[in-house]
Amino acid sequence: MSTASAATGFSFDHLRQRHAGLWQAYIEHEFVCRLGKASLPEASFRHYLQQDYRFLIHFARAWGLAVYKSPDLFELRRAFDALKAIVDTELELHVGFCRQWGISEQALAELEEARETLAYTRFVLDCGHRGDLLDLHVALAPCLIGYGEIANRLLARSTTVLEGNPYREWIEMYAGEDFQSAMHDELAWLDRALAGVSRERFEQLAALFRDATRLEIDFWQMGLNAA
Ligand SMILES: Cc1ncc(CO)c(N)n1
Repeated sequence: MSTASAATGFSFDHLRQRHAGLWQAYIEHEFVCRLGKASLPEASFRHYLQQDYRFLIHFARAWGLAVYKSPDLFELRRAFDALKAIVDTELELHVGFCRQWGISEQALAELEEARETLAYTRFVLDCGHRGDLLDLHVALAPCLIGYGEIANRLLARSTTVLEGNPYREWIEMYAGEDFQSAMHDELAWLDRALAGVSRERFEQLAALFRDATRLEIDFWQMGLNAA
């Protein structure tokens, strides 16, 4: 585990650079690009939205696990706030969003979980069960940081269509203040925690980051395949 003497000053950027190709494949996935250009088939988005409801429930559970794994009051509050934000804000927004797309809460509750959703969410929970709070945060990093980055990049690029884009609200939700500030808090948390880890520990964490990123790619691909 980490020792001050072996500290090498790692940060989240080192994780991203360690798996730069995969990270690129995730944040520039065809699903995302077509969403930005309003050319994503609606069936793809609908399938994604439904599975993402399931994802968010397990995501909330993962933050519940972070509550349990918190060694002090500071961490406990932080994980508790994240859990509350997902349950009260992100899931509420998501259910409302699904309603606009003609998907009722009843239909969401009865939904069969796709393999991609199963694989990703249980992987994150397993990282948390086996490891410590840092393992769990690293497994969760592609979710929080990836989506924030994806939305920012979409908004920054000239080929993105906003006018009349049925996916505009989705982009604006993740580019919005609430999500962006959660992303920045998480980046700061990771940078602080990673600064003290040894190279060996970094490599262990980078392997979790790699697998979580691969599973995010599969999640997008699942959406594309539904059309
Ligand atoms: C699959 C997935 N990853 C990340 C997020 C961001 O919360 C989400 N809603 N869904």
